[in-house]
Amino acid sequence: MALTELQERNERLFYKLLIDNVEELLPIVYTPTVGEACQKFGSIFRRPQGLFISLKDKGKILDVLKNWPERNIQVIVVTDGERILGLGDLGCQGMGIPVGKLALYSALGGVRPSACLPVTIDVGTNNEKLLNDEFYIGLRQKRATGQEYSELLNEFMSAVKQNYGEKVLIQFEDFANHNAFELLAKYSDTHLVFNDDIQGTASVVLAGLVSAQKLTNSPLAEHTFLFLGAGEAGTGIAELIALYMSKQMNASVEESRKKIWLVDSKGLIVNSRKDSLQDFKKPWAHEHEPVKDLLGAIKAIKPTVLIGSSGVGRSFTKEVIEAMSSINERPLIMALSNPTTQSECTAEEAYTWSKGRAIFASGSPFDPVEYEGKVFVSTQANNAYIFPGFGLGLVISGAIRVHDDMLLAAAEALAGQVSKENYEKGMIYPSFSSIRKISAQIAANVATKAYELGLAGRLPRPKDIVKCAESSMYSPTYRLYR
Ligand SMILES: NC(=O)C1=CN([C@@H]2O[C@H](COP(=O)(O)OP(=O)(O)OC[C@H]3O[C@@H](n4cnc5c(N)ncnc54)[C@H](OP(=O)(O)O)[C@@H]3O)[C@@H](O)[C@H]2O)C=CC1
Ligand SMILES: CC(=O)C(=O)O
Ligand SMILES: [Mg+2]
Repeated sequence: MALTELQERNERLFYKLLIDNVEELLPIVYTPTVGEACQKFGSIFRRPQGLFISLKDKGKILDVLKNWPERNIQVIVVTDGERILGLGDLGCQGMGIPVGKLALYSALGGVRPSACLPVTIDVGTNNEKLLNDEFYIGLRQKRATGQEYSELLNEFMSAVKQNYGEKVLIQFEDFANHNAFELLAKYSDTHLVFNDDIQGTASVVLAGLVSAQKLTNSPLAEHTFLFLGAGEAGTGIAELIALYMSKQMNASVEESRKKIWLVDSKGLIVNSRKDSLQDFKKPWAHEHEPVKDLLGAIKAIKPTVLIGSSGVGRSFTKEVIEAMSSINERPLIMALSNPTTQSECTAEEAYTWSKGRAIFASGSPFDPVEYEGKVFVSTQANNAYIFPGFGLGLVISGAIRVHDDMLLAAAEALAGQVSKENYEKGMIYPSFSSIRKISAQIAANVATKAYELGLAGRLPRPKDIVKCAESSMYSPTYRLYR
């Protein structure tokens, strides 16, 4: 609340504070505190931030957009609030997420604050507690679905393009998976769209896996991956790993997928379940007898990498971590779910139960852990490493579409920033304290890919793209007038 007040009172000072103290303040502006802020949004609400577009604005969304005071928008982060972190449907109160993500776009990625537009689409909520809460700020009705929902979203997407042009980046954030995959597929050929939960998360996890090769001493292609959670994050990551491995090995994506297994709420995803699976799970239905739980799946599949993307807190039990440690000398464990309460395990649990052998990263931050006299520093496997630099890369190249190769390029840039000192502490990501330098590298790789693919609209191509990225970054300093 204090930071929000500061952001409104003196935006430049807010960004100066955030940039200079990023490791301390990230857990407040972002996960886990932003989750709590969304849960309590109605009762801590002071002044509106961002743009709310509700079902009642149908037919006049373009006019609503025109009410926003800034004309030159480069990045929009939009949610409908249905899957806020691992906290479920928070309706309109999900606005904290676009606001928080865009604060990181400016602080971590250097996109000008005035060029950022947070949007929440209010189609109602199915959260009974909120519907009965006198302080709830959104529409008091059940979520609109089907045609009513898609028509509103379609009007929004058309209005954005009409008002801001083709080069505005629309980042979908925290939509429920039954809409997220469809929206991404529907608009990826006509708009500059990016789904952070599917694509940004995939890129950051791939970067961690590439970087971890230095600690496991085995190439990615030799690993076997098991996911707990087969939704946006899980299948998005799985698909990018398969794409990366297929390029490395000169093999087909189908072949690479065979090394990747996923468990959902009904157990291991196997062929005999195929007919009842949602489309995005179908590529992962491999031939295997049914297995009903995670522990059983670990014993059957013998993974080297375990990734939590379930939103279910403490689901990596002692037995799970011990099973991973009995199979692997250095089990690679990522507990991606946010906020901290939903993390599949804590850093302390991962290091203690694996007897200090786990390579661990988590979506929300954990303090360093001391185990048997040694200090283990875990890092955050969070899309916050990727999306600010990724977006900057699209902006500086004037890209008009997002391509999977850009996600690979971003992952490679991030993995390349991990230092010897980081590895010595057990980290598989660089420290957030150098995030602006990292973002410039990511932006340069993404922009370079955009030029290579013929998707860049800003010509001629700059000679030194890293320098171009660095010099384009917003910096909260006061100009010297003499
Ligand atoms: N670290 C990061 O950068 C990111 C982290 N996340 C986090 O990942 C989590 C999931 O997000 P997302 O993928 O979008 O969510 P989804 O709702 O799309 O997917 C959740 C998946 O978890 C499965 N699941 C739920 N409960 C259980 C259970 N008890 N046992 C096994 N599987 C279960 C669901 O199964 P079923 O399909 O059967 O319902 C589903 O496959 C969230 O907590 C989110 O915060 C997300 C994006 C980025
Ligand atoms: C980090 C993020 O995007 C999520 O948890 O949804
Ligand atoms: Mg998200």
